[in-house]
Amino acid sequence: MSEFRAFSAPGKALLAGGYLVLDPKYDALVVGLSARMHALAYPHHSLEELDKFEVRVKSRQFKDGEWSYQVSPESGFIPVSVSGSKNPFIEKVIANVFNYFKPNMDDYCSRNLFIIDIFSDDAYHSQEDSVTKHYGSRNLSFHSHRIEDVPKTGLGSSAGLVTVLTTALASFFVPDLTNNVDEYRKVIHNLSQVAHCQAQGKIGSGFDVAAAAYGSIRYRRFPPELISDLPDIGNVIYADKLTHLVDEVDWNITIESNRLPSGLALWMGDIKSGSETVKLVQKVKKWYDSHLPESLEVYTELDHANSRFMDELSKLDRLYNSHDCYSGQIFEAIEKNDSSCQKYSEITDVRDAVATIRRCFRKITKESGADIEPPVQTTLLNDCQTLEGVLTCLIPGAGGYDAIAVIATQDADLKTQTADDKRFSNVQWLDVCQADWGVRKEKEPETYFEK
Ligand SMILES: Nc1ncnc2c1ncn2[C@@H]1O[C@H](COP(=O)(O)OP(=O)(O)O)[C@@H](O)[C@H]1O
Ligand SMILES: C[C@@](O)(CCOP(=O)(O)OP(=O)(O)O)CC(=O)O
Repeated sequence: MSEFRAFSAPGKALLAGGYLVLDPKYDALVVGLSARMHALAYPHHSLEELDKFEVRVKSRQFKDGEWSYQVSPESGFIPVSVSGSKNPFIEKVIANVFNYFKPNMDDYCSRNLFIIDIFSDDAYHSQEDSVTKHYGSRNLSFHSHRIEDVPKTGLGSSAGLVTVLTTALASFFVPDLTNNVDEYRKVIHNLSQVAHCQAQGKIGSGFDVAAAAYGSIRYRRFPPELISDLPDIGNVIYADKLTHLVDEVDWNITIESNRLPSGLALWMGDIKSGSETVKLVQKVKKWYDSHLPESLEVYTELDHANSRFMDELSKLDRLYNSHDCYSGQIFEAIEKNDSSCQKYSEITDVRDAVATIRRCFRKITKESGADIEPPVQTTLLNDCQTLEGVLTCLIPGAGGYDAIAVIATQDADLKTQTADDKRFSNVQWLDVCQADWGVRKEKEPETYFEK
Protein backbone atom coordinates (compact mmCIF):
# COMPACT_ATOMS: atom_id res chain seq x y z
CA MET A 1 0.00 0.00 0.00
CA SER A 2 1.88 3.05 -1.12
CA GLU A 3 -0.71 5.62 -2.09
CA PHE A 4 -2.22 8.36 0.01
CA ARG A 5 -5.38 7.24 1.83
CA ALA A 6 -7.90 9.34 3.75
CA PHE A 7 -10.45 8.31 6.38
CA SER A 8 -12.97 10.13 8.55
CA ALA A 9 -14.97 9.33 11.71
CA PRO A 10 -18.00 11.18 13.11
CA GLY A 11 -18.66 13.10 16.31
CA LYS A 12 -21.53 12.07 18.61
CA ALA A 13 -24.52 13.22 20.60
CA LEU A 14 -25.92 10.94 23.31
CA LEU A 15 -29.66 11.57 23.13
CA ALA A 16 -30.86 8.88 25.55
CA GLY A 17 -29.14 6.85 28.21
CA GLY A 18 -26.80 9.33 29.93
CA TYR A 19 -25.41 7.75 33.18
CA LEU A 20 -27.44 4.56 32.67
CA VAL A 21 -25.20 3.60 29.75
CA LEU A 22 -22.31 3.19 32.20
CA ASP A 23 -24.09 0.01 33.32
CA PRO A 24 -24.28 -2.91 30.82
CA LYS A 25 -27.94 -3.36 31.85
CA TYR A 26 -29.19 -0.34 29.93
CA ASP A 27 -29.52 0.78 26.29
CA ALA A 28 -28.60 4.20 24.93
CA LEU A 29 -29.26 6.15 21.73
CA VAL A 30 -26.22 7.79 20.16
CA VAL A 31 -26.39 9.91 17.03
CA GLY A 32 -23.42 10.23 14.65
CA LEU A 33 -22.77 13.81 13.57
CA SER A 34 -21.64 15.50 10.38
CA ALA A 35 -18.66 16.99 12.27
CA ARG A 36 -15.87 14.54 11.50
CA MET A 37 -12.26 13.85 12.39
CA HIS A 38 -10.10 13.11 9.37
CA ALA A 39 -6.80 11.27 8.87
CA LEU A 40 -4.61 11.33 5.80
CA ALA A 41 -2.11 8.46 5.64
CA TYR A 42 0.99 9.10 3.51
CA PRO A 43 2.68 6.51 1.31
CA HIS A 44 5.41 4.51 3.04
CA HIS A 45 8.68 6.25 3.93
CA SER A 46 11.80 4.96 5.60
CA LEU A 47 13.96 6.04 8.51
CA GLU A 48 17.71 5.82 8.45
CA GLU A 49 17.62 3.62 11.54
CA LEU A 50 16.46 0.17 10.58
CA ASP A 51 15.79 -1.27 14.03
CA LYS A 52 12.66 0.70 14.88
CA PHE A 53 9.43 2.12 13.53
CA GLU A 54 8.45 5.76 13.73
CA VAL A 55 4.96 7.24 13.59
CA ARG A 56 4.60 10.98 12.92
CA VAL A 57 1.20 12.50 13.51
CA LYS A 58 0.61 16.09 12.54
CA SER A 59 -2.47 18.08 13.56
CA ARG A 60 -1.53 21.41 12.04
CA GLN A 61 -4.72 23.25 13.04
CA PHE A 62 -3.29 23.48 16.57
CA LYS A 63 -0.16 25.15 17.96
CA ASP A 64 2.71 22.66 18.24
CA GLY A 65 0.40 19.97 16.85
CA GLU A 66 3.01 17.39 15.97
CA TRP A 67 3.82 14.19 17.83
CA SER A 68 6.40 11.58 16.84
CA TYR A 69 6.83 8.24 18.55
CA GLN A 70 9.22 5.37 17.96
CA VAL A 71 8.40 1.74 18.72
CA SER A 72 10.27 -1.51 18.41
CA PRO A 73 9.27 -5.16 18.83
CA GLU A 74 11.98 -5.73 21.50
CA SER A 75 10.38 -3.25 23.90
CA GLY A 76 6.84 -4.57 23.40
CA PHE A 77 6.01 -1.63 21.11
CA ILE A 78 5.94 0.87 24.00
CA PRO A 79 5.84 4.24 22.22
CA VAL A 80 8.77 6.51 23.03
CA SER A 81 8.23 10.18 22.25
CA VAL A 82 10.82 11.58 19.82
CA SER A 83 9.46 15.09 19.67
CA GLY A 84 9.26 15.54 23.45
CA SER A 85 5.61 16.53 23.35
CA LYS A 86 3.04 13.88 24.22
CA ASN A 87 -0.51 13.15 23.22
CA PRO A 88 -1.92 10.23 25.26
CA PHE A 89 -4.57 9.36 22.69
CA ILE A 90 -2.07 9.12 19.84
CA GLU A 91 0.36 7.21 22.06
CA LYS A 92 -2.17 4.53 23.04
CA VAL A 93 -3.39 4.10 19.46
CA ILE A 94 0.19 3.45 18.35
CA ALA A 95 0.81 0.99 21.20
CA ASN A 96 -2.32 -1.01 20.45
CA VAL A 97 -2.19 -1.04 16.66
CA PHE A 98 1.44 -2.23 16.74
CA ASN A 99 0.74 -4.84 19.42
CA TYR A 100 -2.18 -6.14 17.41
CA PHE A 101 -0.47 -6.32 13.99
CA LYS A 102 3.00 -7.14 15.41
CA PRO A 103 4.86 -6.00 12.30
CA ASN A 104 8.17 -7.69 11.71
CA MET A 105 11.15 -5.31 11.33
CA ASP A 106 12.57 -7.27 8.39
CA ASP A 107 9.37 -6.87 6.38
CA TYR A 108 9.34 -3.13 6.91
CA CYS A 109 13.01 -2.10 6.72
CA SER A 110 12.41 0.16 3.73
CA ARG A 111 9.05 1.41 4.97
CA ASN A 112 9.36 1.90 8.71
CA LEU A 113 8.18 5.51 8.86
CA PHE A 114 4.43 6.15 9.02
CA ILE A 115 3.17 9.69 8.48
CA ILE A 116 -0.41 10.72 9.21
CA ASP A 117 -2.10 14.13 9.13
CA ILE A 118 -5.15 14.82 11.28
CA PHE A 119 -7.82 17.38 10.41
CA SER A 120 -10.83 18.18 12.54
CA ASP A 121 -14.03 19.87 11.48
CA ASP A 122 -14.80 23.21 13.10
CA ALA A 123 -17.76 22.16 15.25
CA TYR A 124 -15.53 20.17 17.65
CA HIS A 125 -13.89 23.27 19.11
CA SER A 126 -14.66 26.82 20.08
CA GLN A 127 -13.75 29.17 17.24
CA GLU A 128 -12.34 31.88 19.51
CA ASP A 129 -8.71 32.79 18.75
CA SER A 130 -8.80 30.94 15.46
CA VAL A 131 -8.57 31.92 11.82
CA THR A 132 -10.29 30.18 8.97
CA LYS A 133 -8.03 29.17 6.11
CA HIS A 134 -8.74 27.48 2.86
CA TYR A 135 -6.77 24.28 3.11
CA GLY A 136 -6.90 21.65 0.37
CA SER A 137 -10.50 21.90 -0.72
CA ARG A 138 -11.95 22.70 2.71
CA ASN A 139 -12.21 25.66 5.03
CA LEU A 140 -10.56 24.77 8.32
CA SER A 141 -10.05 26.69 11.56
CA PHE A 142 -6.47 27.15 12.70
CA HIS A 143 -6.14 27.80 16.42
CA SER A 144 -3.48 29.90 18.11
CA HIS A 145 -3.37 27.55 21.15
CA ARG A 146 -2.25 24.00 21.79
CA ILE A 147 -4.97 21.35 21.42
CA GLU A 148 -5.34 20.83 25.18
CA ASP A 149 -5.98 24.56 25.69
CA VAL A 150 -8.70 24.98 23.05
CA PRO A 151 -12.23 24.75 24.54
CA LYS A 152 -14.27 21.80 23.26
CA THR A 153 -17.93 21.69 22.31
CA GLY A 154 -18.39 18.10 23.57
CA LEU A 155 -18.79 16.24 20.28
CA GLY A 156 -16.22 13.57 21.17
CA SER A 157 -12.99 14.79 19.59
CA SER A 158 -10.78 12.21 21.30
CA ALA A 159 -13.03 9.29 20.30
CA GLY A 160 -13.04 10.52 16.69
CA LEU A 161 -9.28 10.99 16.76
CA VAL A 162 -8.59 7.55 18.22
CA THR A 163 -10.92 5.77 15.80
CA VAL A 164 -9.76 7.49 12.64
CA LEU A 165 -6.10 7.23 13.64
CA THR A 166 -6.48 3.52 14.42
CA THR A 167 -7.97 3.08 10.94
CA ALA A 168 -5.26 5.08 9.18
CA LEU A 169 -2.41 3.36 11.03
CA ALA A 170 -3.91 -0.09 10.46
CA SER A 171 -4.07 0.67 6.73
CA PHE A 172 -0.23 0.47 6.68
CA PHE A 173 -0.42 -3.14 7.84
CA VAL A 174 -3.49 -4.44 5.98
CA PRO A 175 -3.45 -3.14 2.44
CA ASP A 176 -7.03 -4.20 1.73
CA LEU A 177 -8.45 -2.25 4.69
CA THR A 178 -8.68 0.99 2.73
CA ASN A 179 -11.31 -0.38 0.38
CA ASN A 180 -12.94 -2.66 2.96
CA VAL A 181 -13.35 -0.60 6.11
CA ASP A 182 -16.60 -2.45 6.79
CA GLU A 183 -14.81 -5.77 7.04
CA TYR A 184 -12.39 -4.37 9.64
CA ARG A 185 -14.94 -2.23 11.52
CA LYS A 186 -15.11 -4.55 14.52
CA VAL A 187 -11.32 -4.75 14.85
CA ILE A 188 -11.07 -0.96 14.51
CA HIS A 189 -13.81 -0.52 17.11
CA ASN A 190 -12.30 -2.93 19.63
CA LEU A 191 -8.77 -1.54 19.28
CA SER A 192 -10.11 2.02 19.55
CA GLN A 193 -12.08 1.25 22.74
CA VAL A 194 -8.95 -0.19 24.36
CA ALA A 195 -6.75 2.75 23.33
CA HIS A 196 -9.35 5.36 24.33
CA CYS A 197 -9.86 3.90 27.82
CA GLN A 198 -6.11 3.64 28.40
CA ALA A 199 -5.55 7.24 27.27
CA GLN A 200 -8.38 8.56 29.43
CA GLY A 201 -7.15 6.55 32.41
CA LYS A 202 -10.70 5.38 33.04
CA ILE A 203 -13.19 3.00 31.50
CA GLY A 204 -16.23 5.03 30.44
CA SER A 205 -19.17 3.54 28.62
CA GLY A 206 -17.46 3.79 25.22
CA PHE A 207 -20.56 5.14 23.47
CA ASP A 208 -18.48 7.89 21.82
CA VAL A 209 -15.98 5.43 20.32
CA ALA A 210 -18.82 3.14 19.21
CA ALA A 211 -20.47 6.08 17.40
CA ALA A 212 -17.14 7.07 15.80
CA ALA A 213 -16.80 3.50 14.49
CA TYR A 214 -20.45 2.74 13.62
CA GLY A 215 -22.37 6.06 13.36
CA SER A 216 -25.90 6.41 14.81
CA ILE A 217 -26.66 3.42 17.02
CA ARG A 218 -28.61 1.91 19.83
CA TYR A 219 -25.77 0.99 22.21
CA ARG A 220 -25.23 -1.21 25.21
CA ARG A 221 -21.76 -1.21 26.69
CA PHE A 222 -19.15 -3.97 27.18
CA PRO A 223 -18.19 -5.17 30.67
CA PRO A 224 -15.38 -2.86 31.87
CA GLU A 225 -13.33 -5.87 33.07
CA LEU A 226 -12.57 -6.71 29.43
CA ILE A 227 -10.22 -3.77 29.39
CA SER A 228 -9.20 -3.50 33.04
CA ASP A 229 -8.05 -7.15 32.98
CA LEU A 230 -5.49 -6.48 30.23
CA PRO A 231 -1.87 -6.54 31.42
CA ASP A 232 0.20 -3.35 31.10
CA ILE A 233 1.44 -2.39 27.64
CA GLY A 234 4.99 -3.73 27.35
CA ASN A 235 4.22 -6.87 29.35
CA VAL A 236 5.38 -9.94 27.38
CA ILE A 237 1.84 -11.27 27.19
CA TYR A 238 0.19 -7.95 26.25
CA ALA A 239 0.12 -8.56 22.48
CA ASP A 240 -1.41 -12.03 22.82
CA LYS A 241 -3.99 -10.90 25.36
CA LEU A 242 -4.94 -7.92 23.19
CA THR A 243 -5.29 -10.04 20.06
CA HIS A 244 -7.41 -12.54 21.96
CA LEU A 245 -9.62 -9.74 23.29
CA VAL A 246 -10.03 -8.09 19.90
CA ASP A 247 -10.59 -11.23 17.82
CA GLU A 248 -12.00 -13.96 20.04
CA VAL A 249 -13.73 -12.59 23.11
CA ASP A 250 -17.47 -11.96 23.02
CA TRP A 251 -17.81 -8.34 24.14
CA ASN A 252 -21.52 -8.76 24.96
CA ILE A 253 -22.08 -5.40 23.40
CA THR A 254 -25.15 -4.11 21.54
CA ILE A 255 -24.50 -1.97 18.49
CA GLU A 256 -27.57 -1.65 16.30
CA SER A 257 -27.98 0.90 13.58
CA ASN A 258 -30.64 3.35 14.83
CA ARG A 259 -30.99 6.72 13.19
CA LEU A 260 -33.20 9.70 13.87
CA PRO A 261 -36.33 9.67 11.72
CA SER A 262 -36.10 10.91 8.15
CA GLY A 263 -37.96 14.18 7.93
CA LEU A 264 -36.48 15.36 11.22
CA ALA A 265 -33.21 17.12 11.88
CA LEU A 266 -30.98 17.38 14.92
CA TRP A 267 -29.82 20.77 16.17
CA MET A 268 -27.05 21.02 18.74
CA GLY A 269 -26.89 24.23 20.75
CA ASP A 270 -23.58 24.95 22.42
CA ILE A 271 -23.89 26.99 25.61
CA LYS A 272 -21.15 29.39 26.54
CA SER A 273 -20.22 27.56 29.72
CA GLY A 274 -19.24 24.03 30.58
CA SER A 275 -19.55 21.12 32.97
CA GLU A 276 -17.13 18.39 33.87
CA THR A 277 -18.53 14.98 33.05
CA VAL A 278 -16.23 13.16 35.50
CA LYS A 279 -17.46 15.24 38.47
CA LEU A 280 -21.10 14.82 37.47
CA VAL A 281 -20.65 11.05 37.16
CA GLN A 282 -19.02 10.87 40.62
CA LYS A 283 -21.90 12.76 42.23
CA VAL A 284 -24.54 10.64 40.49
CA LYS A 285 -22.80 7.40 41.53
CA LYS A 286 -22.65 8.59 45.12
CA TRP A 287 -26.34 9.52 45.04
CA TYR A 288 -27.25 6.18 43.43
CA ASP A 289 -25.46 4.10 46.05
CA SER A 290 -26.77 6.07 49.00
CA HIS A 291 -30.39 6.25 47.78
CA LEU A 292 -31.10 2.60 47.00
CA PRO A 293 -33.68 1.24 46.38
CA GLU A 294 -35.36 4.54 45.27
CA SER A 295 -32.45 5.35 42.96
CA LEU A 296 -32.94 2.04 41.18
CA GLU A 297 -36.60 2.90 40.73
CA VAL A 298 -35.59 6.22 39.14
CA TYR A 299 -33.15 4.41 36.82
CA THR A 300 -35.84 1.88 35.89
CA GLU A 301 -38.26 4.67 35.08
CA LEU A 302 -35.57 6.43 33.05
CA ASP A 303 -34.76 3.22 31.20
CA HIS A 304 -38.38 2.62 30.26
CA ALA A 305 -38.72 6.21 29.07
CA ASN A 306 -35.47 5.90 27.05
CA SER A 307 -36.80 2.76 25.34
CA ARG A 308 -40.15 4.43 24.62
CA PHE A 309 -38.33 7.44 23.18
CA MET A 310 -36.23 5.23 20.86
CA ASP A 311 -39.21 3.09 19.81
CA GLU A 312 -41.39 6.11 19.10
CA LEU A 313 -38.65 7.69 16.99
CA SER A 314 -38.39 4.48 14.96
CA LYS A 315 -42.17 4.56 14.52
CA LEU A 316 -41.98 8.13 13.20
CA ASP A 317 -39.24 7.05 10.78
CA ARG A 318 -41.42 4.27 9.37
CA LEU A 319 -44.34 6.65 9.16
CA TYR A 320 -42.36 9.32 7.31
CA ASN A 321 -41.12 6.75 4.84
CA SER A 322 -44.69 5.59 4.13
CA HIS A 323 -45.30 9.06 2.59
CA ASP A 324 -49.02 8.70 3.18
CA CYS A 325 -51.48 11.43 3.93
CA TYR A 326 -51.56 10.73 7.68
CA SER A 327 -47.81 11.04 7.94
CA GLY A 328 -47.99 14.34 6.05
CA GLN A 329 -50.47 15.66 8.64
CA ILE A 330 -48.24 14.67 11.54
CA PHE A 331 -45.16 16.37 10.16
CA GLU A 332 -47.24 19.43 9.30
CA ALA A 333 -48.47 19.58 12.90
CA ILE A 334 -44.89 19.44 14.22
CA GLU A 335 -43.95 22.13 11.72
CA LYS A 336 -46.62 24.43 13.16
CA ASN A 337 -46.07 23.20 16.72
CA ASP A 338 -49.55 24.36 17.75
CA SER A 339 -52.41 22.64 19.55
CA SER A 340 -52.97 20.30 16.59
CA CYS A 341 -49.99 18.26 17.88
CA GLN A 342 -52.23 17.00 20.71
CA LYS A 343 -54.29 15.03 18.18
CA TYR A 344 -51.43 12.70 17.27
CA SER A 345 -50.23 10.05 19.71
CA GLU A 346 -47.09 9.70 17.54
CA ILE A 347 -46.13 13.22 18.67
CA THR A 348 -47.41 13.15 22.24
CA ASP A 349 -45.80 9.76 22.95
CA VAL A 350 -42.33 11.10 22.03
CA ARG A 351 -42.92 14.21 24.09
CA ASP A 352 -44.21 12.24 27.09
CA ALA A 353 -41.16 9.97 27.02
CA VAL A 354 -38.83 12.98 26.95
CA ALA A 355 -40.83 14.71 29.69
CA THR A 356 -40.28 11.64 31.89
CA ILE A 357 -36.56 11.53 31.08
CA ARG A 358 -36.25 15.20 31.97
CA ARG A 359 -38.30 14.86 35.15
CA CYS A 360 -36.11 11.97 36.34
CA PHE A 361 -32.95 13.97 35.60
CA ARG A 362 -34.33 16.96 37.52
CA LYS A 363 -35.01 14.68 40.48
CA ILE A 364 -31.44 13.34 40.36
CA THR A 365 -30.16 16.90 39.99
CA LYS A 366 -31.98 17.97 43.12
CA GLU A 367 -31.03 14.96 45.23
CA SER A 368 -27.44 14.44 44.10
CA GLY A 369 -26.21 18.01 43.61
CA ALA A 370 -25.03 17.02 40.11
CA ASP A 371 -26.42 19.71 37.82
CA ILE A 372 -27.70 17.42 35.05
CA GLU A 373 -30.73 19.54 34.21
CA PRO A 374 -30.25 22.66 36.33
CA PRO A 375 -33.04 25.28 36.39
CA VAL A 376 -31.46 27.51 33.70
CA GLN A 377 -31.42 24.58 31.30
CA THR A 378 -35.02 23.74 32.21
CA THR A 379 -36.06 27.25 31.27
CA LEU A 380 -34.06 27.16 28.06
CA LEU A 381 -35.48 23.78 27.03
CA ASN A 382 -39.03 24.87 27.83
CA ASP A 383 -38.51 27.94 25.65
CA CYS A 384 -37.06 25.81 22.86
CA GLN A 385 -40.05 23.51 22.98
CA THR A 386 -42.28 26.38 21.86
CA LEU A 387 -40.35 27.13 18.66
CA GLU A 388 -41.90 26.29 15.30
CA GLY A 389 -40.91 22.88 13.99
CA VAL A 390 -39.65 21.52 17.32
CA LEU A 391 -40.71 17.97 18.13
CA THR A 392 -38.73 17.71 21.36
CA CYS A 393 -35.55 18.83 23.09
CA LEU A 394 -33.33 17.69 25.96
CA ILE A 395 -29.89 17.88 27.48
CA PRO A 396 -27.52 15.47 25.69
CA GLY A 397 -24.93 13.22 27.32
CA ALA A 398 -24.09 13.99 30.91
CA GLY A 399 -26.16 17.18 30.74
CA GLY A 400 -24.99 20.18 32.72
CA TYR A 401 -24.45 23.65 31.34
CA ASP A 402 -22.73 22.54 28.08
CA ALA A 403 -25.34 22.02 25.45
CA ILE A 404 -28.90 21.31 24.39
CA ALA A 405 -30.13 18.97 21.68
CA VAL A 406 -33.26 19.69 19.68
CA ILE A 407 -35.13 17.43 17.26
CA ALA A 408 -37.05 19.50 14.74
CA THR A 409 -38.55 19.19 11.27
CA GLN A 410 -36.14 19.42 8.37
CA ASP A 411 -37.37 22.86 7.32
CA ALA A 412 -37.35 24.42 10.80
CA ASP A 413 -34.91 27.30 11.01
CA LEU A 414 -34.01 27.67 14.68
CA LYS A 415 -31.19 30.10 13.94
CA THR A 416 -33.53 32.67 12.44
CA GLN A 417 -36.25 32.09 15.03
CA THR A 418 -33.86 32.65 17.95
CA ALA A 419 -31.58 35.29 16.42
CA ASP A 420 -32.89 38.38 18.23
CA ASP A 421 -34.37 36.57 21.17
CA LYS A 422 -32.66 37.29 24.49
CA ARG A 423 -33.80 33.94 25.92
CA PHE A 424 -31.37 32.26 23.52
CA SER A 425 -28.48 34.72 23.74
CA ASN A 426 -26.17 32.10 25.28
CA VAL A 427 -26.89 29.48 22.65
CA GLN A 428 -24.69 29.03 19.65
CA TRP A 429 -26.21 26.65 17.11
CA LEU A 430 -23.47 24.36 15.89
CA ASP A 431 -23.15 23.72 12.20
CA VAL A 432 -23.86 19.98 12.49
CA CYS A 433 -26.56 17.56 11.52
CA GLN A 434 -27.07 13.82 11.89
CA ALA A 435 -24.72 11.87 9.60
CA ASP A 436 -25.27 8.31 10.56
CA TRP A 437 -22.28 6.55 8.98
CA GLY A 438 -19.27 5.55 11.04
CA VAL A 439 -15.58 5.58 10.15
CA ARG A 440 -15.06 5.33 6.41
CA LYS A 441 -12.66 5.88 3.56
CA GLU A 442 -12.81 9.34 1.98
CA LYS A 443 -12.80 9.13 -1.78
CA GLU A 444 -10.32 11.82 -2.76
CA PRO A 445 -7.25 12.04 -0.51
CA GLU A 446 -5.84 14.82 -2.67
CA THR A 447 -8.59 17.15 -1.41
CA TYR A 448 -6.62 17.23 1.87
CA PHE A 449 -3.39 18.42 0.23
CA GLU A 450 -2.22 21.96 0.94
CA LYS A 451 -2.33 23.80 -2.37
N1 LIG B 1 -7.62 17.38 16.26
C1 LIG B 1 -6.89 16.80 17.22
N2 LIG B 1 -5.56 16.62 17.05
C2 LIG B 1 -4.84 16.04 18.01
N3 LIG B 1 -5.30 15.63 19.20
C3 LIG B 1 -6.62 15.79 19.42
C4 LIG B 1 -7.48 16.37 18.44
N4 LIG B 1 -8.73 16.40 18.95
C5 LIG B 1 -8.66 15.85 20.19
N5 LIG B 1 -7.40 15.48 20.47
C6 LIG B 1 -6.93 14.85 21.74
O1 LIG B 1 -8.07 14.62 22.56
C7 LIG B 1 -7.98 15.40 23.77
C8 LIG B 1 -9.37 15.83 24.19
O2 LIG B 1 -10.02 14.71 24.67
P1 LIG B 1 -11.24 14.78 25.69
O3 LIG B 1 -10.87 15.67 26.83
O4 LIG B 1 -11.65 13.37 25.95
O5 LIG B 1 -12.32 15.57 24.83
P2 LIG B 1 -13.57 15.11 24.02
O6 LIG B 1 -14.69 15.10 25.01
O7 LIG B 1 -13.77 16.13 22.92
O8 LIG B 1 -13.27 13.77 23.47
C9 LIG B 1 -7.04 16.54 23.41
O9 LIG B 1 -6.41 17.11 24.54
C10 LIG B 1 -6.04 15.83 22.50
O10 LIG B 1 -5.12 15.07 23.26
C1 LIG C 1 -22.49 10.41 31.81
C2 LIG C 1 -22.14 9.51 30.62
O1 LIG C 1 -23.04 8.41 30.60
C3 LIG C 1 -22.34 10.24 29.30
C4 LIG C 1 -21.45 11.41 29.05
O2 LIG C 1 -21.80 11.95 27.81
P1 LIG C 1 -21.15 13.31 27.22
O3 LIG C 1 -21.59 13.39 25.79
O4 LIG C 1 -21.54 14.45 28.10
O5 LIG C 1 -19.64 12.91 27.35
P2 LIG C 1 -18.24 13.70 27.28
O6 LIG C 1 -18.12 14.21 25.90
O7 LIG C 1 -17.26 12.62 27.60
O8 LIG C 1 -18.30 14.78 28.33
C5 LIG C 1 -20.70 9.01 30.79
C6 LIG C 1 -20.31 7.88 29.83
O9 LIG C 1 -21.19 7.23 29.26
O10 LIG C 1 -19.10 7.61 29.67
